[in-house]
Amino acid sequence: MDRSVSSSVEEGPVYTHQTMRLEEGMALECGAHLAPLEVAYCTYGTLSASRDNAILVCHALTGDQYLAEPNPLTGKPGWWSRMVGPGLPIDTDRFFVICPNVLGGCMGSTGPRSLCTETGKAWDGEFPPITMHDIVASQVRLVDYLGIERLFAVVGGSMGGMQALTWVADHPERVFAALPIATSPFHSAQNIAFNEVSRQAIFADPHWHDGHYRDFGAIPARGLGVARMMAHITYLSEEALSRKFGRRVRKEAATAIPAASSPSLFGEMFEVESYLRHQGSTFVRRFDANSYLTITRAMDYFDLAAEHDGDLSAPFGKCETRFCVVSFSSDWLFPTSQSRLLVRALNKAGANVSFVEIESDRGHDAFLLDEPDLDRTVRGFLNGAAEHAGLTREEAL
Ligand SMILES: CC(=O)SCCNC(=O)CCNC(=O)[C@H](O)C(C)(C)COP(=O)(O)OP(=O)(O)OC[C@H]1O[C@@H](n2cnc3c(N)ncnc32)[C@H](O)[C@@H]1OP(=O)(O)O
Ligand SMILES: N[C@@H](CCO)C(=O)O
Repeated sequence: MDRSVSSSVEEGPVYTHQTMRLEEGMALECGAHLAPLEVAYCTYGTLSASRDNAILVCHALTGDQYLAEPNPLTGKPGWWSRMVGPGLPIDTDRFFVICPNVLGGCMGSTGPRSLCTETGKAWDGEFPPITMHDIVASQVRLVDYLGIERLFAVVGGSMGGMQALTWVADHPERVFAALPIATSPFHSAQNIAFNEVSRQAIFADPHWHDGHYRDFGAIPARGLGVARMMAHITYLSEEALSRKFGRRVRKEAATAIPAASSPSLFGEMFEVESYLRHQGSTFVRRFDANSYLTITRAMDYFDLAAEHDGDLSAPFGKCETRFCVVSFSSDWLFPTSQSRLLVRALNKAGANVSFVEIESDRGHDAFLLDEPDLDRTVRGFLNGAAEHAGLTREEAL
């Protein structure tokens, strides 16, 4: 195994993550074998001598390993830098935090842009289908490699929460505490439907080339941008959009209806349109279309109960993991009802579970925003679990 700190300085951003490379690779659920396997990751804090203070933070659909430090690609702060750091709810003075880029991603872990050793070319559109179990299996390799037997906690929002649940389902003895946030034990028909619209937008782009766009020196930017615009609406709420933009129109125009003298229907733009275009175009600069397809499909496949004849409590039957399930009242993508379903199943399984629905009108992406109730919940749960685990502050320092 090779542990390298990437530092590409020829051009573009300088990455500060580390990479685990496993030459023998790993088998996927679909039967394909990926070799080598690379997992790019960042860490924060210090692993205790007894290696018992590690928290794995799993990112969502388009997140990455740059959790609490500036993202070299975008120049923006890490996506949870308000949550993870010294003295913050996930306190790096106390915990050792690991954040890997998911399998199938485009920030350094094995994914469609990686080289397929059989063909000597990048996988691109031929990358095999992966599941949440595969994503977790790649993280298990990383955790093994770091010499950690049991994770103190696995934490994640949205698809990160799906990974947290999969960790407990697949390796109950290796997770002391789990904090699934704004997530669900299955991807709903509505969410699969949204993903499908996103995917069709990509397929409809003339630069798509059946996933081999890089051979043509192109990217399906329009399709990927539209995919993100549509998906981004689902991450917000009507209240959030109204508050941010209302019906405001860009520039001086008082109305969005073009004046008689204006020949164009689209001479002016609502602020919300401008915002979505911005979200679409910035996304295209940081994300790969094949990764988007691969990961959205992995989310669609996710259904823990279906793997157990419809019994959602079954995967948690043997676990001693402590859970804190968190939802947001205005999240219509991963609604509270789905968290309740999970909590009921965990109770049926006899698991130790607490549940918090946080009042917020900011929709699904509330978990990424400044939500003091979320901070209090995360801090309280982790510190309480640390006491039960016998994890002392001194030990972790
Ligand atoms: C979950 C993970 O694991 S990581 C992945 C998470 N990251 C993302 O999803 C990135 C894209 N998502 C977002 O930006 C999300 O809205 C959030 C939740 C992360 C941030 O939310 P907020 O802080 O409320 O930012 P907001 O949604 O207002 O967007 C701000 C951006 O829109 C731009 N913007 C705001 N209004 C307008 C407008 N009328 N026209 C054009 N652009 C606009 C801002 O300039 C800013 O641009 P920048 O991000 O390039 O600096
Ligand atoms: N906006 C976040 C959460 C989506 O679930 C992302 O793009 O990953």
